[in-house]
Amino acid sequence: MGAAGGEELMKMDKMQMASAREEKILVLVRLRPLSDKEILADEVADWECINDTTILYRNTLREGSTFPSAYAFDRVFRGDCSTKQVYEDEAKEIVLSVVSGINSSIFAYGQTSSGKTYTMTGITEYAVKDIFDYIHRHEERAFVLKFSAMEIYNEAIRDLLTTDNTPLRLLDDPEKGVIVEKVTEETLKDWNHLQELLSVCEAQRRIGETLLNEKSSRSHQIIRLVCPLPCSVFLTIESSAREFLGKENSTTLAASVNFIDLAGSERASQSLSTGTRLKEGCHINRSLLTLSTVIRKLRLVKYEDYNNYEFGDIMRSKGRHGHINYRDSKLTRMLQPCLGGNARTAIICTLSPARSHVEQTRNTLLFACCAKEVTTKAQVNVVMSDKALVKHLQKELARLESELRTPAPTYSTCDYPTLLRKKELQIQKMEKEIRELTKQRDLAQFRVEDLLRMVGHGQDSRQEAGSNHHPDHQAGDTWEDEYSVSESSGVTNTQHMGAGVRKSNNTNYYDTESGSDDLYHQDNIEEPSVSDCTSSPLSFGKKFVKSHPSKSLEENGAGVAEDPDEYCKEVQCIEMDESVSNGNEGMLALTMNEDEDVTGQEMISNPINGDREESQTRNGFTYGALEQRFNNVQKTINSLADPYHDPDEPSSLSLAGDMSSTRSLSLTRSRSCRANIMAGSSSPCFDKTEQTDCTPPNGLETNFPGRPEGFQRKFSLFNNGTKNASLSRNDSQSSIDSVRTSADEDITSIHTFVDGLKKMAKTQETGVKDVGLDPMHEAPETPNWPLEFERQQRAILELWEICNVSLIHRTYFFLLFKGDPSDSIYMEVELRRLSFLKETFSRGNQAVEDGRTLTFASSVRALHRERGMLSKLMRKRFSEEERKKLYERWGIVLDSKRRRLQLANLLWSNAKDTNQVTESATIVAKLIRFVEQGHALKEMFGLSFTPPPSTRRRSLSWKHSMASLK
Ligand SMILES: Nc1ncnc2c1ncn2[C@@H]1O[C@H](COP(=O)(O)OP(=O)(O)OP(=O)(O)O)[C@@H](O)[C@H]1O
Repeated sequence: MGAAGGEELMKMDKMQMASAREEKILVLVRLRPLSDKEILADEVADWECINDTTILYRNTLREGSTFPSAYAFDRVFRGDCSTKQVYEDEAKEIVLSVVSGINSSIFAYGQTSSGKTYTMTGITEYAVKDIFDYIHRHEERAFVLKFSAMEIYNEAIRDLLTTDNTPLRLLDDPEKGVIVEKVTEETLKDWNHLQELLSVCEAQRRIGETLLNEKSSRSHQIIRLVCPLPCSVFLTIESSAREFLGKENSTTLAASVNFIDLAGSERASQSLSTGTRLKEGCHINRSLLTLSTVIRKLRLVKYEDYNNYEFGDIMRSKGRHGHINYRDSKLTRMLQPCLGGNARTAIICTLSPARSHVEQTRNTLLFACCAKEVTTKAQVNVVMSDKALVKHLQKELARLESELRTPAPTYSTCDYPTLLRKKELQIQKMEKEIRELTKQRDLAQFRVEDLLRMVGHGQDSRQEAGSNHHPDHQAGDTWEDEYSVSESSGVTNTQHMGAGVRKSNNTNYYDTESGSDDLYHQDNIEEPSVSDCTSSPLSFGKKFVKSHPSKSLEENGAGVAEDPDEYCKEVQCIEMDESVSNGNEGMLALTMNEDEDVTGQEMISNPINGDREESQTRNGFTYGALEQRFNNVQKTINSLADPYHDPDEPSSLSLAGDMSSTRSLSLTRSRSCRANIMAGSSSPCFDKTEQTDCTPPNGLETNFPGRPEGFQRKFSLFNNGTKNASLSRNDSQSSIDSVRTSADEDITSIHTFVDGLKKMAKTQETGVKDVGLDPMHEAPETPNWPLEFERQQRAILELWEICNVSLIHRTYFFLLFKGDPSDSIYMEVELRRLSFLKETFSRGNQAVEDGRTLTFASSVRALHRERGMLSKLMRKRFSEEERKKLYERWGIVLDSKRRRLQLANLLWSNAKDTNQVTESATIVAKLIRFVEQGHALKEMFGLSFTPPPSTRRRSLSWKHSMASLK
């Protein structure tokens, strides 16, 4: 049986349990009338049914008897009651339980000739008739009625439907209980068929009686006493259980109804027999005695008690109330289910009213009284019949055989819709997984990028700078290489520019460098033609507007020709982008728009996404946007160096119209930018510069504070500032061609410096919660700071010379830090790194940065290249006339070398060429970038950045300052 079958059985069990109900055995008493013989013998009827449930003994002669005179039962029937009434009123309901799958039994118990056979014959016939009627009324159900008849004689079971007198054996079946082995089961066709079978049974009984009489000599009555041996008629009804379990189930109901005509219950002593007759009487009484004992004990046993017995155990074991001796007789063994088991049982006790039978009648009533206390628990027997089981197994077998014949391919060929549906579900599931994994991957990627960007931003700059200081670089290395790398640190179109420069004539650099002093070239040599200048990327004016504004930085970089001047073109393209949208004013507006937060309000509106967005904009800041802003500032500042920029054009930028105006136009150092570009006479720094001629303002000599160990690595980059006697800040003849290279290289220095800031901020993070974007407000105040600032400035200036720090870095620093209290941290960082650099070089050691070794010599070379590059660029890009304009704008009188030197000294402590002035624009751009980068780094430190109070002021200040240069 398959799983389905098991499930069905479980379902059946549930149904059985649900339908099981306890009820007591139905005890009926039937009092027959006096027979003709008894009437003739003047028998008196002492028993009378006074109502439907009570029978009364009316023998006044037996007064004083200890026996009760009245007995009550479920139902009592007077002598004039027909068997039909007995059946219809009480037995029928019990009998017909079989059609519902409930076992039932009808007993006839009484003394000899009390009417047992008379009653049971009628009950059986009526029952069978009603069963057939029920079957006919329920043609939707399939019924099978089987009839069998047995006789128990001398504890031998005989089949009454066969002439074979071989005793039948009783077998214990785990499921069905006790079964009679090899008993004949005739399928009952109809009521007439029943009559035929009953006739056969009667004939067999008579044959037995005849044989018995022959064996036991004459006594017919004895035969009668013997003959009515326990004879059971088993009527088994099987029906489909579809109405219970559904049409798809083939499980059937199986139940049986037993019509039991017991032998005469008179005592064996009354059988008068000896020998064989005595033996018969003993067996008869044994069966009835056992039945009586079982009934008597069962009435004392709660159903729960004996119901817990297993079928075999209940006959062997002694329960709480004693042993139930079912096995003491074949009768009780066979009738066990009917006696306190799974059956509805009715016992019809037949009585003879004759006074002469009063003792047997009382015994019968006593038995009846015991029986009425016995409880049974009938339930619907839903079982799978053999036929149903066979059908089920056959069906299962066919299915398995079919699978064997048609293995796997059948599935794909026979059930395409199912297969397709299954595959679609799989696809959907996989797509869902892919989406989820993609989402997780993107999220992880964003986080990694964000982390790298936050942690490695400054590191990237160092790495880029590091490539600029590769140890392989010798004195003869092209400045273009240096330049390109340095530009890559942040200036747009770096790579391209580098490539373009690389194709340029390197000898120019060396020639220029050998010229050593562009001051003399500057006024005399005008290399680039005007036309060249107009096509020059650095040229201002309408040329810029013609460029495509939509070009991205990368596009520009990729599209620029490999010309040495492409760098300028690229820068100009960027400027053009701004010019197209905003004109020249737009250049400022892009970076200095007062309505725009320089620190990146636009960044907020242009988040990346996901966690990246969250991390980068959590303080209203993104680094990508910051880079863009750097570039924008760079472009803006570059525009300041455009000699072709029409000073009269309202939107154009000019630094100054003349020297006087220059002095009057000062880029007042805002607190945020700390840039006071080209301060005029009003600037104390400028004034001081003028006074000291070649000494940077505030260039006081002083000692420097000790450096933290944590800055050692960072400051190694500043080896690019090499010791070079010709580059003394007092040496006005130093080569300015190297300035540009130095400036570019110094981008990395600035990055290194910023790294130092990071370190510093980290170390101070516990003590200084927020250095802020406006350190003026947020940096801790140092007592007597102005004096301390001057002291530090002097120390720094001295160290710059000692360490050959690049010109651009010096300019950056000079322009950035003017003595605000918030500058203290930067000053300290610079001092520490320079002191470290100095110590390193003084020991002859090499500084290592990003795995790249820097020596003192390499620093000198780098500085030399820096100046040479600057000189070269100036000569190539600006004609004399252009330079004149530029100088005029910047307040430099061409014929006034002193002025130029003053300005140069203002920008670089040791440079005095006008090219340096031009270059200052780039420096300023980088300065701005540096400032911005400083903000970024501060942001990365986790210090508060919401919103920077000085941002707007700084923007305004920058805008006003830059506008003042017009
Ligand atoms: N209720 C009755 N109404 C009329 N006659 C009856 C009734 N009961 C029994 N008889 C008659 O009594 C006689 C004896 O009945 P029956 O053979 O059924 O007794 P019994 O109990 O089967 O006896 P035994 O135990 O010897 O078989 C029969 O002739 C029967 O017709």
